[in-house]
Amino acid sequence: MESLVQAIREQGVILPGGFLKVDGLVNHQLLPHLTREMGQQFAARFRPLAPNKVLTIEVSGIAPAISAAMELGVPMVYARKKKPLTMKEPAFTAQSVSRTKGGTVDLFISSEFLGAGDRVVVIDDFLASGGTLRALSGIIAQSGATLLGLGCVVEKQFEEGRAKLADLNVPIHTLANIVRMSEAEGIVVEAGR
Ligand SMILES: O=P(O)(O)OC[C@H]1O[C@H](OP(=O)(O)OP(=O)(O)O)[C@H](O)[C@@H]1O
Ligand SMILES: O=c1[nH]c(=O)c2nc[nH]c2[nH]1
Repeated sequence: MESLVQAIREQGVILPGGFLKVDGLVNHQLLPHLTREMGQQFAARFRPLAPNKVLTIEVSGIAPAISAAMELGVPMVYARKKKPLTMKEPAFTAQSVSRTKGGTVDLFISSEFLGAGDRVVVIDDFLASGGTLRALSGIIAQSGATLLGLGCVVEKQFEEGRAKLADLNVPIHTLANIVRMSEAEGIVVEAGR
């Protein structure tokens, strides 16, 4: 997605520890035209698989996921990181590591909104180590739903998450790919794959 690659080149900031700050377009401020195009791009890739649900995880996955769900005309469900009292039992759960806040987090999705018969595409903001998508795939397996594909806005190729998720045997689509980044070279970013 050329507009996203351009925006990352203009606004991306390299932080210590291999983190990329794109708060101005993905993780804090959201830009309507870019977010809409993300949804269109994901929808074009996943529509042939006929999903009936888009799944994501709070908080930064919500914007690209709802954008894709609006294009596909299906509901979007997000995993919550704290179980609210409104959530009906049983809930499906898994653990993941919060990369930007540290620590382990529990993820919860109610059995009201995910179950056998659902055909699910997962959308998130970052594909780094793949741990978060792995956790969500565990929740999908618990529910009996079918995982059709994974989509992320930004892939950090150098964390090798794509390879680690290969055993899931589903297509993985990303919109921008960070090949590498360093103070010397800057952010080497290309179109997603
Ligand atoms: O592939 P991984 O190594 O799992 O990294 C990707 C995950 O890390 C971030 O979550 P985080 O909880 O840090 O941030 P958020 O609250 O902004 O969604 C991001 O939103 C992805 O969900
Ligand atoms: O804003 C972010 N920048 C990153 O580099 C990253 N990796 C995982 N999750 C991330 N979120």
